[in-house]
Amino acid sequence: MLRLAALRARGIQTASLGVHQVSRNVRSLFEAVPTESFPIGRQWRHLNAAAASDAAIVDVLDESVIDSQSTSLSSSSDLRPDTSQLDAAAQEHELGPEGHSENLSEMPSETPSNTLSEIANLSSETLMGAAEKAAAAAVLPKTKPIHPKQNSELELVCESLAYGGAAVCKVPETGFVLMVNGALPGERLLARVMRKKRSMAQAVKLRTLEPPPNLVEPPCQHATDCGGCKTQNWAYESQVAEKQKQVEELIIRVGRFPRGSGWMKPAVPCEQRFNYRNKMEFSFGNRIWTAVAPGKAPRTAPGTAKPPPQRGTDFGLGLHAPGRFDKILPIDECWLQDAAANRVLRIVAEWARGSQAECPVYDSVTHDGFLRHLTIRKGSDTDTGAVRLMVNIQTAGSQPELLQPVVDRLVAEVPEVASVVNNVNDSPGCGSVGKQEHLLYGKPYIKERLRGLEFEISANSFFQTNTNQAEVLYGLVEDACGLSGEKSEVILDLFCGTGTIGLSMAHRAKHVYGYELVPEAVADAVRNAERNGIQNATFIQGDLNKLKEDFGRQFQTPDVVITDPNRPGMHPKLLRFLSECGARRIVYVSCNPSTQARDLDVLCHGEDNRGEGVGPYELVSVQPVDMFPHTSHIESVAVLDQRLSSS
Ligand SMILES: C[S@@+](CC[C@H](N)C(=O)[O-])C[C@H]1O[C@@H](n2cnc3c(N)ncnc32)[C@H](O)[C@@H]1O
Repeated sequence: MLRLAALRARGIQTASLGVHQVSRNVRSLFEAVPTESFPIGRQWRHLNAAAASDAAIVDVLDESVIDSQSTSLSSSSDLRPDTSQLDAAAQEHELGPEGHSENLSEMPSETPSNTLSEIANLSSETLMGAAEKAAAAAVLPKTKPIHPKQNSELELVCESLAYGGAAVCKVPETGFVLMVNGALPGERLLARVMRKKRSMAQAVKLRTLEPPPNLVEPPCQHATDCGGCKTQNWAYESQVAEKQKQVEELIIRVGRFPRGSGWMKPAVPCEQRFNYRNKMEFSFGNRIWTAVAPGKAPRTAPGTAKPPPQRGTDFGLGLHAPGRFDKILPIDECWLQDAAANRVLRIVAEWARGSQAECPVYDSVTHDGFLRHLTIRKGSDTDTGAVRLMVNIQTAGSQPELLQPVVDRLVAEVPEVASVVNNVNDSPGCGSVGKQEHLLYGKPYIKERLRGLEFEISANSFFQTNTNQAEVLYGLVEDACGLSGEKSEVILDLFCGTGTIGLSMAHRAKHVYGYELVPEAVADAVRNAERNGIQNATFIQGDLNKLKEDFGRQFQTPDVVITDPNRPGMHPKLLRFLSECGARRIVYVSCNPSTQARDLDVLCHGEDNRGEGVGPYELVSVQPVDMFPHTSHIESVAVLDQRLSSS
């Protein structure tokens, strides 16, 4: 107590450990709101209103929000909380371990003692109607939340990690939420408030005052600077336990399923903790990011959390600095990829550094230059299991002859290199998919074995990035389907990519129908079926966000549906189709448990009676699967059975 008083006398507020249910809800909202091409139609609004109101649980800390909450949920932008406050975190996630192409993200929140839990226990619907507003008001603080002063320094304790990896800390007197990057649960830290928002703020960690339990020595020298591995310095068991909590809380808070009713299964850890990724994307850059010195806040422009952009003429090949599209953290060894891939990385960096006169790096601000990205994919010799690599150098212009010296070096020095391609991408965006491809060495694909089948992987085709854990995931999905084994059931594999999940089950099914947006992936799926002698699989190209009238007539009535959407989850029309399709089981694989939770709510509680109603399906189980140790990514497999009464 004396210590506390002393700190307060010095103007330092403290935050304590405590309830953290609310914390996940803000993040949930972010995840629940579509960021891609969903129309802003009535149904979509409706579906998101409930998810959005989870953020209202946090927003209620600000009275001014309450009145508008029930009426303002009228467009997707209304449903979006202040995304600006999360820009950095969101961008950081978007950049992920692959630089540009993978996503990650976060959010969160305690209040004073029981007030927070009361607020947290207000369901979303409670905040939607007039009577409910009164109920909410009864437990809400009458005063405006006490925002900590911008630039004030606070002593905080990290309560938990929000889904996405940001540390959730709260001011004890008010429950005001502070999101801090780079802290772990149980850590006591000094932080500076950077950017205030309606009901939360971003803070930057200045220093650790007391380390969290279960710290470990990270093998990677970049572990705490690189946005990819946020928790490499934390015991793996703690990482998995935290991910398990995140999924469970999202299913309870956003999906409105009762706690402790047996549906939550223990998270499946990943056996291989390092070198597990079969694909890494690095970027060339001329603005090098140097980590902030310990104990110093980053150099910031007044009123923002972002350092002002710096121009420079440095050279770097590595990963994007957290939250930065323009700055590169040079990497010469990434512990997530294979040792042979690290040799490729070093050779390409060495060559490029010495070739800046002919092959300057692409400048993401001025859009001048040539070298953009380096993607290294790992497959295997499907007879011997030996590592085979595909090297893809993305450039802004089409001059493949300029790359010949590095191709020659790679082939001579790295025997695992089986293919080198050059993708040309002259668009100003950060995307790494080329419009044109030059084959510089070997074949335009590598191969990989998965679930006993052989797959061809080309430079831009989707393939699960952790092959060994994909074996585990697909095994779980196959078990979850509960096939009779008599080849009597029709499987509908939605968002099928190159068909890997459905094809791996075709030998036990009557017929597999795969549905996918990307034409190249559909072509790969057809080729993969032929290559493996599978004749009972049909792949259909189409947009599952824009269902056509004849959608249900494009395949036989499914007995089992496997759905594996990307992060925004499923469109309301697709959810409606699934609700009415009559499949006895739905296996929902997701890389975003918050949108999964939102969709489960619709399928299990009905479109109109979220949380309370009885929908066409019932939740059997939810099981997190860790595909990406040390990162904030988590995969989750949910199993739904058709309710007997509605069959
Ligand atoms: C998470 S991946 C799953 C791929 C596959 N199930 C697997 O395990 O390899 C999601 C897939 O959904 C596809 N997709 C994204 N949006 C889509 C849409 N609107 N309609 C159909 N497919 C879509 C993507 O191209 C991607 O292949």
